[in-house]
Amino acid sequence: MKNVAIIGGTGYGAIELIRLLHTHKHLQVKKIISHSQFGEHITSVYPHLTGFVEEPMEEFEVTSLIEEVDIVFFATPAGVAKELIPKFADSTVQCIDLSGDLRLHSKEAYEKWYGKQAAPKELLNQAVYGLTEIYHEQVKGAKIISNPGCFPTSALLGLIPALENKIITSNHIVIDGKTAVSGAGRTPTASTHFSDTNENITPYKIGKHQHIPEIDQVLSKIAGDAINTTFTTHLIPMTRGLICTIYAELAKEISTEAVIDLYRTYYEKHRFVRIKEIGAFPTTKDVYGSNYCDIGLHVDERTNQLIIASAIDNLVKGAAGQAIQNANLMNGWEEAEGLDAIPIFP
Ligand SMILES: NC(=O)C1=CN([C@@H]2O[C@H](COP(=O)(O)OP(=O)(O)OC[C@H]3O[C@@H](n4cnc5c(N)ncnc54)[C@H](OP(=O)(O)O)[C@@H]3O)[C@@H](O)[C@H]2O)C=CC1
Ligand SMILES: CC(=O)N[C@@H](CCC(=O)OP(=O)(O)O)C(=O)O
Repeated sequence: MKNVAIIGGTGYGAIELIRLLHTHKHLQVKKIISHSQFGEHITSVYPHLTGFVEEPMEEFEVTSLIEEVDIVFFATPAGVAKELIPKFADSTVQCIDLSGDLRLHSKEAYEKWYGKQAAPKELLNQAVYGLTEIYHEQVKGAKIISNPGCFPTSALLGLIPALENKIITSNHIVIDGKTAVSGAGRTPTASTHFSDTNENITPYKIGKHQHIPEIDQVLSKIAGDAINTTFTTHLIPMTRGLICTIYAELAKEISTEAVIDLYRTYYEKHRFVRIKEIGAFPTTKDVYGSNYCDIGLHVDERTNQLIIASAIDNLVKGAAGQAIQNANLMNGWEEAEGLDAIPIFP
């Protein structure tokens, strides 16, 4: 068994890691680190964990972490992991960051979109972008993983097969994203208050979402050309789930059947991406509580657009699940270890 520490103990990402790691064959949660509630037991915040966690939460202390754990998951807000990961530089500890700290190659881009000082260039260069299905081989050899954002996971898995195979142009890609409220984390705000979100759909961060440069960075690299997508986000009254509906100009005449075949071939070795049959589209409930990304496709001959719908659970494939998937690959274990659960339905 390898030992895990989770930083950001009282957050949603942390408790999703605890839930998923509970059945993992090779990993056990040894330390839960909380900067605000160290010394307390996590069940004082989350009673549903009663009986599953023994030790109280601890304060961050790098020496004991290096001595006692093999993998550290950072489930912390942007700005934290970039300060803490360098402390593990001289150790063998593997670091997996769920925040956006190490996702953007350009320091200027991070500073612009996150409004914080960027990580040092050496750290950015060391981190492997853990969009597992796409960067499988790079993840296997990584020591530091930058786990993708939830929207980029859904949008990129939906777009990359078509872009890489030149079925679509890079002209004007529109990504219309919708997310559940747990995407905003545990701390309530005025805009995540029940009476604001219930029976309401709210566009937010229009033109300034931090996932815009992340999506554009990956697509531009794949296309070999600068891509500027239009990406919008909407908060919807659900606890979990995220879906992107994507519109992209077709580069050639092609049928929906042929696009579906191409996507199925592209992802044939990747069981967590499921391509819907013709005429079928994913819903967020199809993937609820699971590490799946379900994708539906339609060639709209009338407008010459490929329409892609890509659904994930923001806390699983969008965060903790993909982080564990990456840990599995980094350690040579079965990729689905700890992630084998059937989605929860209804
Ligand atoms: N929620 C989601 O769907 C997704 C989240 N992410 C990213 O994953 C990370 C964690 O998200 P999530 O768990 O939802 O967020 P939460 O806000 O629920 O939890 C983050 C936790 O980090 C800790 N924390 C807060 N501020 C600091 C600080 N200054 N220094 C150290 N620790 C701090 C707190 O725990 P404590 O006080 O116990 O230390 C807090 O509960 C974020 O970067 C988020 O953007 C990525 C994809 C999806
Ligand atoms: C509802 C809501 O606010 N969702 C968050 C989800 C993104 C996130 O978790 O941030 P990272 O970039 O660190 O992955 C958002 O749209 O900003």
